[in-house]
Amino acid sequence: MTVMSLLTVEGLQVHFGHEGNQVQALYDVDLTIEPGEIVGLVGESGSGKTVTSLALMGLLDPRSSRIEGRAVLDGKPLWQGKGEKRTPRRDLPMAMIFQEPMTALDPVFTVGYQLVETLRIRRGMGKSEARTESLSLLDAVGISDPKARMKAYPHELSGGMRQRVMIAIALACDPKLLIADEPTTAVDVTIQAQLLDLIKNLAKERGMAVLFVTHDLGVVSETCDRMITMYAGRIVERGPVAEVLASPGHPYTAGLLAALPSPESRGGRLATIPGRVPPPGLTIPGCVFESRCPYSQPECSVPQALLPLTPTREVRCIRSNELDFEGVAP
Ligand SMILES: Nc1ncnc2c1ncn2[C@@H]1O[C@H](COP(=O)(O)OP(=O)(O)OP(=O)(O)O)[C@@H](O)[C@H]1O
Repeated sequence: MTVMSLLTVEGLQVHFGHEGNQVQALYDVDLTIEPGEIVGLVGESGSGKTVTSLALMGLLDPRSSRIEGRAVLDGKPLWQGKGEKRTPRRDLPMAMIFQEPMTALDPVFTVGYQLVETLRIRRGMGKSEARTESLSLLDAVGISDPKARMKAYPHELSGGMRQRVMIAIALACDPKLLIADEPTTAVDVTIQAQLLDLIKNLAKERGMAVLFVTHDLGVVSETCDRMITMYAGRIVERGPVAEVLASPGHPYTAGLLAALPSPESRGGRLATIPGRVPPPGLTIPGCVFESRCPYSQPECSVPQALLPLTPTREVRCIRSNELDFEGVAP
């Protein structure tokens, strides 16, 4: 018997713009997420992480974007209809949290109103049941005195508290999959550590899977079970976090890892990967990382496939077997 993954995505492609002036932002992205698993989606700015998460959430405008491929959550397709008629399903057990909580919170309504409404719409609860559940959700995300906080407007809360409220609203949808797009990037390190712990614990307690979008490998190492590295709209490496970080298989993952601040480098200059992510739409005949790769050879000028490196790891680099990158201990 094959056990079905919670999320299966096959051949996801996203184009922006209109006929004659289209750019491709995602190329054949395949991924699966198992129930309760925390998967990190990593890469520099512009690598396609946000487009992937917005496509999955059905938040890309069908008038200016074209999606191809198949995505199924809990046995149901993520979107219906084709072309401009594409609509996301609203009844799926998934929710998203963002870097900026005010993206998700409405400034003119109290925290309590927003929670209660979400529970009524998404879970069909009556007013009093929704109120009780709202209090328990605020408690679950570590907000003290939930009764008083129900009456607060978002601007009356601290940044960290707003993040917690946004997480409570996401949980109100009872998600089996939470998409977290850089939720801790804009907060200081203490709050970041608290929020990462909270997300990890909630995932564990609820058996909720998380797709954790971040450019920060430190966050991935703290939080995720598995990681997927994206570059120029393609997956270039994936595997268990401990394995990938101990010995990265793709020169790009190795470059991101070398750019990670270590206790020794703190205060000093950080290593960076020279060059930048190619703009979407640029036709790249060979390996997408070739122009920035210090290890490129003539054989890299042909397209590279995502191939197994170990039984649990896949890498899009023809040289991954011969290269030996320095990793970090988990
Ligand atoms: N609506 C859009 N129209 C045209 N191009 C877009 C649109 N949204 C994203 N892109 C392009 O798609 C590429 C991938 O962007 P994406 O936001 O997914 O990157 P990212 O890895 O999430 O980076 P960041 O961390 O900065 O959000 C970028 O080059 C971006 O300019």
